[in-house]
Amino acid sequence: MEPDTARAQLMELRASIDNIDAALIHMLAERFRCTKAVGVLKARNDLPPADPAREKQQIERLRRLADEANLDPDFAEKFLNFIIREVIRHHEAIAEQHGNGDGAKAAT
Ligand SMILES: C=C(O[C@@H]1C=C(C(=O)O)C=C[C@H]1O)C(=O)O
Repeated sequence: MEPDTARAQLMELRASIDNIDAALIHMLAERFRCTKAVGVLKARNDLPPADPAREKQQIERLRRLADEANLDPDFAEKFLNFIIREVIRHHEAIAEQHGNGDGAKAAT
């Protein structure tokens, strides 16, 4: 392949990667907007920050979707767990702000 052709292909692929990364950031921001609202709802109703049963369902579903999309299910699970850990940290902080941090944590 000519160096100029390779360079042009690389630039085109990188332009798509940049678009995908931007979409990921916007999707994550929207997800965290929703999960923060869930955190407030939980704090107001004395519900625990984490819900392991719900997480189990999500992991099973995302592993299945990843498999169908030719994405490594182990990677999908690690990625989701990474995000969920951050969400739970937010929920604990929101619970603390509502003055029910310890109670909510004890219930998990
Ligand atoms: C958002 C929630 O809170 C936590 C975070 C989750 C998530 O980020 O998907 C899922 C379950 C909970 O551990 C929820 O309960 O729905």
